[in-house]
Amino acid sequence: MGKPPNLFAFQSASELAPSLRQYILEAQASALSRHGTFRVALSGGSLPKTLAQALLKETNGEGKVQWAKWEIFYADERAVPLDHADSNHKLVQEEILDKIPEGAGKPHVYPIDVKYLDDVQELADQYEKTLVSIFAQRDSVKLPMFDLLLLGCGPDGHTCSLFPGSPLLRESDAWVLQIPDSPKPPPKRITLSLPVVTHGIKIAFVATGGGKKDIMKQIFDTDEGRQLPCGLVNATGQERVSWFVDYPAIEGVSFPARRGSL
Ligand SMILES: O=C1O[C@H](COP(=O)(O)O)[C@@H](O)[C@H](O)[C@H]1O
Repeated sequence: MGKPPNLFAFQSASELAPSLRQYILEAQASALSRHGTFRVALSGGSLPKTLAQALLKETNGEGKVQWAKWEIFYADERAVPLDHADSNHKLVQEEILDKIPEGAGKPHVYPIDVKYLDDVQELADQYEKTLVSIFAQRDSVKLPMFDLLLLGCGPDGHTCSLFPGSPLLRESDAWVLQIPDSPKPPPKRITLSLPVVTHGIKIAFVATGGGKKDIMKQIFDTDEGRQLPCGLVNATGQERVSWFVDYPAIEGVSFPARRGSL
């Protein structure tokens, strides 16, 4: 077992944003020096709003978001049209993509192919093919390696659309999985598999608000919580995993947090 995940805590979501920005810019610089693009997987839920605060506010002196070099994928997506209220892509589009300043460059975004909405397995397979076309030269890699995954943590400990107790958590081969019956609506979804998530170079969770404190305590302080999807990412991603949280989200958590800094 390597080092535990990093838990960075801040007074509020807006105080968290500059440190999250710095962390993302460091991941961006390292990816660009390795292969000239920055391959990022994004979650939906509450994450895009906090991410917008980190990415869209220019601060002095610590580098720029090089949007034109970003390749954005979805860590999970709901099987709905891209303009549907439940679509993670729509959320990211409205919170972030539509607000990128003119002249700052546009990322290459990979949404789901809505031709396959009626067949969720096919939707997952097609998204996996998209990943293969980007990450795997001639099928030569076992798993895609995202430069950064930016993830949420649900109040039940789910991340992406990997829910507690799901047999999908045991998947070891497929990169993208279908969920026909998600416990959280909407029921039909696709998600990156756990091995893909934990293979990422860097993995960052963002969890804010008092509504997350019970699950944070479980994930960080209990053996049962370490078996929840977020706990499993912590265990296998080890020191590559960082959490950006606000104080209300870790109220009562014993696991040591670094407060107010990266
Ligand atoms: O359903 C989902 O929920 C999780 C967690 O959302 P949050 O609102 O509690 O932050 C999210 O990360 C995932 O992308 C989404 O599909």
